[in-house]
Amino acid sequence: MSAIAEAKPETKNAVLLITDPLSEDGLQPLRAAEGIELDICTGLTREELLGAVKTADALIVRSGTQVTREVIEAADSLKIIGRAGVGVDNIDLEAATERGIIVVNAPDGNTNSAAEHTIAMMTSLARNIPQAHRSLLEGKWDRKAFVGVELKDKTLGIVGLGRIGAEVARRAKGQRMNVIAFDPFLTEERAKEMGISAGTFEEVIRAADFITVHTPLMKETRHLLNAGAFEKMKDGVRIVNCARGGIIDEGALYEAVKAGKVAGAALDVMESEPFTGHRLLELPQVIATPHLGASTIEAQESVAIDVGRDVIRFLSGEPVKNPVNLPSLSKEALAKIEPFFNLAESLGTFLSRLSDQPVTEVSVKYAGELADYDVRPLTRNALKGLLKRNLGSHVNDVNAKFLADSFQINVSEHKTANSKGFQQLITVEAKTGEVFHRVSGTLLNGFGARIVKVDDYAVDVSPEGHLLLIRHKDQPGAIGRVGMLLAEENINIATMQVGRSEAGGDAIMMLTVDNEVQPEEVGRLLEIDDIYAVRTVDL
Ligand SMILES: NC(=O)c1ccc[n+]([C@@H]2O[C@H](COP(=O)([O-])OP(=O)(O)OC[C@H]3O[C@@H](n4cnc5c(N)ncnc54)[C@H](O)[C@@H]3O)[C@@H](O)[C@H]2O)c1
Ligand SMILES: O=C(O)CC[C@@H](O)C(=O)O
Repeated sequence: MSAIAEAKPETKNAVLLITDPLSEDGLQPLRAAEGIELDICTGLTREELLGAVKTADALIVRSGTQVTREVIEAADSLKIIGRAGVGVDNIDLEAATERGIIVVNAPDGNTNSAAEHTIAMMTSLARNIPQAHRSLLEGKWDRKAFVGVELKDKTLGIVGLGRIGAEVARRAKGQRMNVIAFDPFLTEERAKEMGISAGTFEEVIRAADFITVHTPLMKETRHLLNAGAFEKMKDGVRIVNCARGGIIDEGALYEAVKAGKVAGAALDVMESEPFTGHRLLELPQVIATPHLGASTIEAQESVAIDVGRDVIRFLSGEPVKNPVNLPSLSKEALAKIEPFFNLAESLGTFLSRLSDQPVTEVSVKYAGELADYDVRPLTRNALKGLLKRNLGSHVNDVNAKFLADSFQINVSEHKTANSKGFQQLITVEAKTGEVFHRVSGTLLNGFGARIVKVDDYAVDVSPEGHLLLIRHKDQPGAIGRVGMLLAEENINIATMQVGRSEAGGDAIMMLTVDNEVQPEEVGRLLEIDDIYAVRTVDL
């Protein structure tokens, strides 16, 4: 099984540390789950967090906890980090991946709430609602100061038309706004279906009366709205950010509001939070909420349940639904490839025993029906098997590719429909020194997994137990001598396969034996005339 299964707690309860407030209803499935011990401690200082995470097997956070490299490295047994929400910019994904820690999020649960909050912020901005409320509280009855603008017939520019951006678009249309959006994945067809226009980033910011951003915060989106972008916007544009602080350059926004270029801004998020005392809050045209986009009873219950379920799935050895640092697969794709997880890993492990030279290239070939699917998880399993020989249990599905890259192993994946008589075939090939070794395997209907080829020799071996691969010269008596020696060592042969290139040429014996073959026994086998190489593989 994959590393996901290996993570199943065996003797002790898995400790799940929760460091941000989660909905009590959402926590119920976790409280009810067997084998999980909850450790809920919110509002921790950095030092307290470093101490608390040390023994945690799983960690769940919202946006309040910064899961930095330091935190990840302080955790001795952490296997999964769950984010109760969408944005994972508070988690050092690189550090988690390096340590083989899977990160999961809850991407759907707060979409509605964030979209509703965006519309509420845009409407409040258009009608000066927070400013008018404050003025009333100050005992004033000032109607002239708070004349607003209508949303109807205004153009809303949406940057990032993912889950939330698309919901905002639907709602804005309900307000009878014209919507234009930019998203690298937005096609003309989809825009047409949604009754909106698609534009480039520049077209969107030039055309809009209101601009709302809904991208993740990444290198590419940091300061997307900067001084240059503000210059291109309409005079009197209004800006909404209910996505992530950092997408807007706050210094540039401050100047643009002061200069009257931007008529107002509604901000739920800022680059550094909490943002009490921020100078943008001193501007009367700026309204703000303290990161409330996802703060509804419904969203909090939903994200807590979703992330909790994924953590339970993971700790029970099942595939997770919303991985962030692994590709997520459809149910159908997962059902198709999951049965091959073990085989791919075994092929990698087998291959790792065929040479003692460092591996510099790995290629994994998928033939037949498998070629129609996203097979990256299988490639990672093959790499895991291959790297385990030197790196031990430190390698798992999450970090296998990262580790291969860091050892400068060139990994490639190939697909072909031609599976040479098998319904599907996986071949893992590795270059070690100047030599290529390859091993192929398949799943036989009803008969389980089989290794069907080793280098150029056809075999039919179940990839389990103790295997012995002997390369020798094809000549009478070779098989008998090996059999005799193993008998003397009290090693029982369960199965034996032989293959040869040509009569009298190079040949291999593949044996499965009942007990592990020790290095001294390998040494004795190598003393037999015309045996060139003996390899043991324990699967
Ligand atoms: N304020 C809150 O409490 C709150 C709540 C939920 C989500 N969020 C934030 O809202 C944002 C959107 O969440 P979502 O669930 O819609 O995410 P999503 O992944 O569904 O959508 C993000 C979209 O941004 C697009 N994108 C990426 N780079 C882009 C670029 N350079 N220009 C334009 N578009 C780009 C992507 O293609 C994708 O369609 C995230 O930053 C998330 O963290 C905030
Ligand atoms: O934890 C929260 O309340 C905020 C969540 C939100 O920012 C998200 O990205 O999902």
